[in-house]
Amino acid sequence: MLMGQVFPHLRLRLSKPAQVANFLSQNLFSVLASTWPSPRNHTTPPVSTFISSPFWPSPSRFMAPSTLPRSSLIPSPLPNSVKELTNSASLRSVPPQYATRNPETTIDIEPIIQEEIPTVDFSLLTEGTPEQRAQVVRHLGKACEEWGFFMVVNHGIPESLREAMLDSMMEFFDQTEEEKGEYARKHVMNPIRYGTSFNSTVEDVWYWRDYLRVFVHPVFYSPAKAPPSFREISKEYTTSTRAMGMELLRGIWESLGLEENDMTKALDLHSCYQVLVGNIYPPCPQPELATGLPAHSDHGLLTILLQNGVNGLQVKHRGNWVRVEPLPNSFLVNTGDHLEIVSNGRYKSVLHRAEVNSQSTRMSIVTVVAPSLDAIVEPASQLVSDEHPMMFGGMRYGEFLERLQANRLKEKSMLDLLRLHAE
Ligand SMILES: O=C(O)CCC(=O)C(=O)O
Ligand SMILES: [Fe+2]
Repeated sequence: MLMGQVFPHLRLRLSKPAQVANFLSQNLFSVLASTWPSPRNHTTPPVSTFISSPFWPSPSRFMAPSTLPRSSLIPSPLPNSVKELTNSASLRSVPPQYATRNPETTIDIEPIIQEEIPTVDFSLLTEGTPEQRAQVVRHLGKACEEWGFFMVVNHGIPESLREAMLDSMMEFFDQTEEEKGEYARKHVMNPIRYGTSFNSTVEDVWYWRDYLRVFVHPVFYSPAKAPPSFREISKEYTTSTRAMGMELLRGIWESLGLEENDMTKALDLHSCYQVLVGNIYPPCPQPELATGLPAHSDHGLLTILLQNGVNGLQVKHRGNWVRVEPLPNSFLVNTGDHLEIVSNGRYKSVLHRAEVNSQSTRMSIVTVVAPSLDAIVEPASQLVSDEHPMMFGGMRYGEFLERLQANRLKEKSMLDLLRLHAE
């Protein structure tokens, strides 16, 4: 391919081959991003054309050592993470590999609005009078039914523990790529996994997000390559958030008219699966071109989220995207696919997404409380009737999780596979 065809404007300013090579080696990210529209723009060559270009290594070549001869026209391999990419000096544009959006073609047709999100006073669930508890249970049920999303206040988890968890997670990400690489490119069900995007091995274009995923229950794991306090802090943090999640579930079962003992047994909640996920979204030079995480639902029963004071989460509510601005000291909680299954579609898992910004690194710490990996989950029989037919087929939770993680993240695609009737 001729240089002038790919970079027509270069002909005007750079004439000598050596100048062109030098310019490209220094500015390749900016040139590709600004000259080549996003791979999602169907008026441009498809992704396969991009990644077979001699100017840009394919993701699979990036995952394995490159066998191509190096020249000054071939950029060094793509970074292992967004953090590594943004640490490199003078990144002024989003490389095509991370350009998930083209603002000219992807006009957001769904408005983004500000709306008050329900708040649940946790202390009234555990220490309130029977009347107060009954009222909170009703409110919790309404929040699950109408929003699938709420803020929990007065939860009793010390601010110092939340801060320590955020600091420890940031220290994990601050390690070298070699240290973190110990957990990279692992099978999706590996108990400790580090990476970029959601599933970079199957995605053509990547999300502006790095993550660490650690299984913490029923068996507790912790990365050995981490700050020394990570183990102790994550153990305490996940134990307290699991207890909070279980108490919320107790209230949710009550709001659905289900017996706690039946649910604990059906979902084998003593061996519940819990995962701790750290997400970082470094500052992005062109936030309008990148996505932190696309619209998706979470797989478990409940997701409990803490962030580092930088906003970016949006939830879908009645067809609009709502920007989430959590109250100080609160936890954000959302309903997952398995609550939708168990409740036979009454409490739907909520769609949410993460946006990025150009100013500061955003970090979120997510913990998901879910059925046991071996539980076969189906709608609670008490919620199935002639009027409310069975909405979902059953599946072993571990299988659902593995299939979800092995594919691309897209709205509620995994749950939709189990749906027996259109909504
Ligand atoms: O970072 C966020 O706010 C959202 C993270 C998220 O949705 C997830 O990890 O599933
Ligand atoms: Fe999520």
